[in-house]
Amino acid sequence: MEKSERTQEQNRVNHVRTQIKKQLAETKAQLDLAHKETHKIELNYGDNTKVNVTEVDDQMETNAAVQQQKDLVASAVETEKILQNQATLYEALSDSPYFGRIDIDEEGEKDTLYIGTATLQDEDDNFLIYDWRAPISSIYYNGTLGSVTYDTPVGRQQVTLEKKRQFLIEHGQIQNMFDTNETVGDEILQSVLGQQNDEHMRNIVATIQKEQNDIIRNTNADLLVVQGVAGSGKTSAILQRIAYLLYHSRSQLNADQIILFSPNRLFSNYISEVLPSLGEKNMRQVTLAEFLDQRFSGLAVETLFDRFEKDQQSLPELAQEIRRYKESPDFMAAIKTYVKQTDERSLAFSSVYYNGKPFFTKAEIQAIYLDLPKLMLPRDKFLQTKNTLIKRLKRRIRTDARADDVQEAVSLLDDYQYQDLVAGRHFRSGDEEINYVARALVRKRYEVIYDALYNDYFMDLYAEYGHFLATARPETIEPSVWQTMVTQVQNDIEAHKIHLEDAAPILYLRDLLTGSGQNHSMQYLFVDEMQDYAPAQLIYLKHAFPRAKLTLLGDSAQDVFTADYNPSDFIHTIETIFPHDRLALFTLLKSYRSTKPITDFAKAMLPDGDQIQAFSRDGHKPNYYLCPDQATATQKVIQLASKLLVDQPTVAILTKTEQAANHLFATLKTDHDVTLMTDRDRSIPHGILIIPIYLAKGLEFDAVIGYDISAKTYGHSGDRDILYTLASRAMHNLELIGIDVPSPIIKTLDANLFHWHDIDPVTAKA
Ligand SMILES: Nc1ncnc2c1ncn2[C@@H]1O[C@H](COP(=O)(O)OP(=O)(O)OP(=O)(O)O)[C@@H](O)[C@H]1O
Repeated sequence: MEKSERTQEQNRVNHVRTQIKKQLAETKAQLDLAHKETHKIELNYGDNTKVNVTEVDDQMETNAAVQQQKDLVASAVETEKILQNQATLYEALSDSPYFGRIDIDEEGEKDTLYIGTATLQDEDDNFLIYDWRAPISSIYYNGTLGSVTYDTPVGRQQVTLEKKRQFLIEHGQIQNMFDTNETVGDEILQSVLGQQNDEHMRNIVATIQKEQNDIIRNTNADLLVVQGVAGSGKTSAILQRIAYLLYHSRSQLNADQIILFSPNRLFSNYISEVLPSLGEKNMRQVTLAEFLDQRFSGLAVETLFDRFEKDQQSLPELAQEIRRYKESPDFMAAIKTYVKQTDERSLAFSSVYYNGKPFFTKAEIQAIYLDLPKLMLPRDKFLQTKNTLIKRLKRRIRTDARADDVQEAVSLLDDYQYQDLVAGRHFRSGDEEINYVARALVRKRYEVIYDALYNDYFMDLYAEYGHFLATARPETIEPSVWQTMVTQVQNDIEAHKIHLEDAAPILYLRDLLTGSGQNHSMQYLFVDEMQDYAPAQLIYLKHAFPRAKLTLLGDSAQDVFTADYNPSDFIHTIETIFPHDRLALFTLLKSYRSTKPITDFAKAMLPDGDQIQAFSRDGHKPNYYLCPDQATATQKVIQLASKLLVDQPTVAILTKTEQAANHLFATLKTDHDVTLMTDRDRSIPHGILIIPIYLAKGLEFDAVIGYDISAKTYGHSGDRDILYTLASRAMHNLELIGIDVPSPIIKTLDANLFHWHDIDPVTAKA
């Protein structure tokens, strides 16, 4: 490219930066003013609350004034926040204003557009930068030179794309620029991918690939499913997709109506900066364990991690069969059928107690329920029963309020307590006021009962589940085996424990019986690492967020948790569990995370790994070190980690289980600076880390050392998925350590893909 052209482009960058700086200065001045305003209102707020509160009229006035002040503060704080975000955005733009340029010809009218992370206009409303999500920007990601189309709110438009230019701009200086005919050329991608890992994931808007762009910009599907190989940008694509959806539905959608199920808390933190870097608020994030915990308050729900650790000890064939069944669509369908049949019988109710005595007896509740028309839907019958109980409670409150002891309690209230009860109310007579206070006192007394009714505690959900289980045995399982399982489930519930395989079915049963548990406001539900979700869990999530459009992403080859006993053909499963949804299925086969030698090594472990394409980034071949014993292996691991740490900020030693991680940590911690990561950790520090592989799901590290890749640990064919997941976490370096007998998975790999080293104890010490 000609030098003068580069100079011209740099001049334009300088011009745009001057504009950005000007607008930044204005925003900062406004921010300063807004901050002063907030401070003033807050001071005022304090003064306004010091009003006489003893007279009822004053009290009401004070409440209104306080509310008004609160609203003023909230609105001032909001204005400040918006300005602050804008300032942050301008600062980022000033560093790197844009990354792309397209020259188009629209029916003879030529135009040059520059594309960046946000829109920027000058005083005359000329667009200096187009947001990457603007309709016209899609040409940059999708189009090759020539005639191209793009979708706009008023229909499809056609233009001629005459030039596409990519920029790498840092600190306001063009580092690199290319003209390209490809979607986004490899050269810029090379340099982005070659960088070192950050504590947080970065946005990829400058280098989105065509196949990723299709996922990001899809707005038609009700159910969007992405099967993508490790490192193919699934997580990146959904985060940019969220930013895209927020931009395009600004008036109908806010970030609180989007929920992402993420694999673990480390991951939640790892991705938390992507949306803010694009000027958007983060969506809600939750792990499956957190979601279940919230819904089973007071009970300990087994996590996927706990279960995996236990499975490593023993998982008999029969237990596998029962689990597969309880996690299947058939089992959820059986619950639906069971609930429909409740017209013939009562539900399992529990008495509601007050001060140790039944306030509503089980028999009374049952009688209300059975009195309702048989053909009524179960959830409506339940709701009616609940309403009747609440009405009876209210009646009882009115009666009790007239009792002498309550009247006496009213007369004993001090001024402060009294005012607290009547705050903001106006009464026509003294009697009315006293009656009100008496009822308020009794209402407080019976709060526990109201809570029990409100939270549906008068239904014995677990007894119901027991009844259901008794009807649900599949023919392939012996009655005695099934009965043992049912008893076990009930004993565990007595001990406040719930097995993961029972969690979604119990919630589903509860919701169908009571009509509760659904969130109708959520508009989008994203599930990352969907291969970790059982069909029953996905069915429950769809039920829990009935209006949400679903985006599911996963990789059947990274089935860490169930590969041993469950064939993971999740695309087929998804088609069967959501037969009525408009499905869009995308497959991503190109892997961007790792160097080519690492991807080639990792994919060789998979039976159909050939289809995986490695992005062409050079690097070292992985190494496999076979150590004669554990002592040598621990010496080797620390020797390697320390060496890698010279060039890489983070080295992750990945073990198969938590137990193995604990053990290795205990051996190394006295003499070395190592960090053990657990499922309670929320962020990833630099240095040498020891992590069980399932906690590293979705994450990436500059260097990975796989520990104990031996026959004993990775001996089954199902372990292939775990080893593949482990290897594909590495960006630049991958080292594997075996102990005694090498894993057969490694032994069968083509020797050209890695270097094999037989270590003797002396070498390791050296
Ligand atoms: N178009 C792209 N431009 C730049 N970097 C990219 C692009 N696509 C993916 N990457 C990078 O590749 C790495 C892997 O991406 P990501 O974590 O989104 O993949 P994934 O499919 O979710 O991986 P996994 O299933 O293995 O967890 C990240 O560092 C990401 O930034």
